[in-house]
Amino acid sequence: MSSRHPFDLSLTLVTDAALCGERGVAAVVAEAVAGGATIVQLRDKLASTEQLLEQVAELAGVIDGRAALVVNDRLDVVVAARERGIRVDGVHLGQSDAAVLAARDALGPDAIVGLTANTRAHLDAVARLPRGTVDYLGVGVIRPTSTKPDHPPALGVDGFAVLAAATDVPCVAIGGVGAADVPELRRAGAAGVAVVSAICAAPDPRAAAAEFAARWAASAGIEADGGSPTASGAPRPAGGVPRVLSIAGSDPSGGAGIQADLKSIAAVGGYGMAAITALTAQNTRGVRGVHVPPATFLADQLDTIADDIEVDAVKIGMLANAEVIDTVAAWLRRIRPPVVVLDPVMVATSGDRLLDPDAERALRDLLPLADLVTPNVAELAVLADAEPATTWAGVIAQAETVSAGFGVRVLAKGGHLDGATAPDALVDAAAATIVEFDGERIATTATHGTGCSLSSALATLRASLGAWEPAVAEARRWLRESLRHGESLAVGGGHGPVHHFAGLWSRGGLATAPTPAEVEAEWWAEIADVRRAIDELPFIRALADGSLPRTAFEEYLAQDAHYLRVYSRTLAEASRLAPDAPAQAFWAAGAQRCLDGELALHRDRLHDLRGPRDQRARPFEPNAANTAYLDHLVASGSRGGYAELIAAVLPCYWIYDDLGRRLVTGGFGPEALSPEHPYADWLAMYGEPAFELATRQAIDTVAAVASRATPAVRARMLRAFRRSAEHELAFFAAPWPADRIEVDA
Ligand SMILES: Cc1ncc(COP(=O)(O)OP(=O)(O)O)c(N)n1
Ligand SMILES: Cc1ncsc1CCOP(=O)(O)O
Ligand SMILES: [Mg+2]
Repeated sequence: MSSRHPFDLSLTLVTDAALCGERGVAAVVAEAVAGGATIVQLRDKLASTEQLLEQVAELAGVIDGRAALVVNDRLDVVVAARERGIRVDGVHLGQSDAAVLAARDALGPDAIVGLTANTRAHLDAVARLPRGTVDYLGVGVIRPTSTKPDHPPALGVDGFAVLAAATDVPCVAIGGVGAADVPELRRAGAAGVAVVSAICAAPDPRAAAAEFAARWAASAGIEADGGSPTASGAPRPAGGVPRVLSIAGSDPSGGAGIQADLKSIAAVGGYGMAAITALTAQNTRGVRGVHVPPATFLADQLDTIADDIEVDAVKIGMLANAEVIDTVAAWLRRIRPPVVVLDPVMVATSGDRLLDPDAERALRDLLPLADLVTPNVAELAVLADAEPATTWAGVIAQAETVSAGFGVRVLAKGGHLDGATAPDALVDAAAATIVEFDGERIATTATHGTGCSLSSALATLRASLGAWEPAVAEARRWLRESLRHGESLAVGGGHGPVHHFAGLWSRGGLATAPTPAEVEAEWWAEIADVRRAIDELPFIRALADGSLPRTAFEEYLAQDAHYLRVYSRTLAEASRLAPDAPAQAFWAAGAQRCLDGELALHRDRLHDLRGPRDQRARPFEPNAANTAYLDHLVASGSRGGYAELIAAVLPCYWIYDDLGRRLVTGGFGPEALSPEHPYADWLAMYGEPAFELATRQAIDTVAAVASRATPAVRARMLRAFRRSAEHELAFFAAPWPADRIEVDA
């Protein structure tokens, strides 16, 4: 605030005769000043000059120096009032009202001269004025308000903060401001707030003003920081845990709707409440039915909450029809919660429109009442009146159109586009800003309720962090962690829910199941020493450079043929034990492949190498390593069932695939690629794409089971897997006696 003036800008009451009603403007002003209003701005667009002069005289008497008195628009009235000896402190002028230079000239250096500013160009113009011309800027609207139907696009608190930071003239926030906004506006750099309806229309104007004043005083000292840290390190709002209301539909399967919202709000540190707009009958595979209770009952739920509880943030989800939407809109206009996030649920994943044309129209009217909308690609296209965007640039362009058209901030979401990344962007046409957030796409089927969860987490985090950018960054971090662990919950056979508490549980010491990707990485690392030892075996080195003696290779193939015959049976057993048809089919196909492809090739090669007579002459004996390995496979199935059996069969896929590919592609040196290599065609079999694909499926199948298993079962699976890897090492070592290794039974 300018040090020239002793004026306190913290709470301006802007008068409105209609809202003051029968009580009269003077009575409301008297109460408001008693409650703590520091400036009274007489604003009456309908009064004549004479009527305004009478009102100025009356208000000056009522205020009696306990607050400053200014007049809206009418410099001439202020000059005339002063000529009559009435104490009036200054004028508030808009961009199209009298010039501020003229006002300063007419009223002198000690008067208050306020000016409306809501764009960068306005600030630039103020900066060109002589210093001290303007005492404060009225910056708004913070959110849409019916009190001033011709208001400019809403800035939101963030837009206000951007402007306030760009000028050294004190900024007063105006437009749709309620008492609950005070801390965050003060944190955003406000020198004060200016309100009409929140005081003029209040049943008790003194109490209303007192609440503003108390909140202003309570938030002293928070201007520069981001809120006090909580024990866990995350900032929390000045008022403590944010109370967040979800207005949405019910999903009895718990992954979406209010159930997801309540979990999300709790997971990111809020107190969740829910007013139910509709009941659905759904699971992870789809929606079977919707029941919409009367909108009057929704109104009852909303009013009952607001009558008792201060709502710090609202998340709006499924709104079934136009009546429900109008009910929510009317409630928002009356209560004016400080944070409103609207997830415009309009288009199903299938592409079907969920709202009838009337409801879509009503939803468009709701948009300007929100601080942030979070449409998916299809919903964004409906709001932008365009075809769904297919590129990220297209999504951003549509988000700009929607943001400008509806005067609302948009979170553009790239999750439904194709591509390796899943970007989001905060698009604010009023502030002319686009903030992008990027990150790898998370491969998971657990995507049910992602939009609900993100929007409710955003509402909560916006209330506690005080600004959108950090709220989006933190909500994304949390959601990505929840997505990564969703499959471990094993809920439903369709698209399962995200694991809302994954981060919380692991930080709190509760066992959180690893994701399949984590299982894969952990298990591969677990056998790193065995893999290294296999690479260093003289047998493998000689196989790679083609110097392996024929007798050793022959012995190896004979052992391998026997191994594969029994291995095929263990895969058939895995197929028998498999819990679902895809897994059953996969293991059965593996068993078949062993017999048809690999066994046949080995028989042919053995035939080539030895000749049929030779083969008959030398009866086959499985070596000790082979027998031990096969015993382990059979025992794993009979002792540990499906989970342990598939863990035990995995190294045969994985190690051969890795080794085969490196042998073929020269991973062991250029000799491996030589056309003269005596075993080239045999090696090529393990480098084939079909084998690579089968290996990928085997890893995914086993990792998914391990990720969902209890910790004890997962540990047994890992033991069986490691033991098989050790048997692989012994198996490779066996053909050359010098290499032989024994594995404990
Ligand atoms: C404190 C404060 N800020 C802004 C305004 C709006 O003034 P203006 O833009 O001239 O619009 P009208 O109020 O005249 O319609 C204000 N009155 N007070
Ligand atoms: C006069 C004015 N100028 C910008 S918004 C506004 C009215 C604010 O009224 P309310 O506090 O009821 O939203
Ligand atoms: Mg004006």
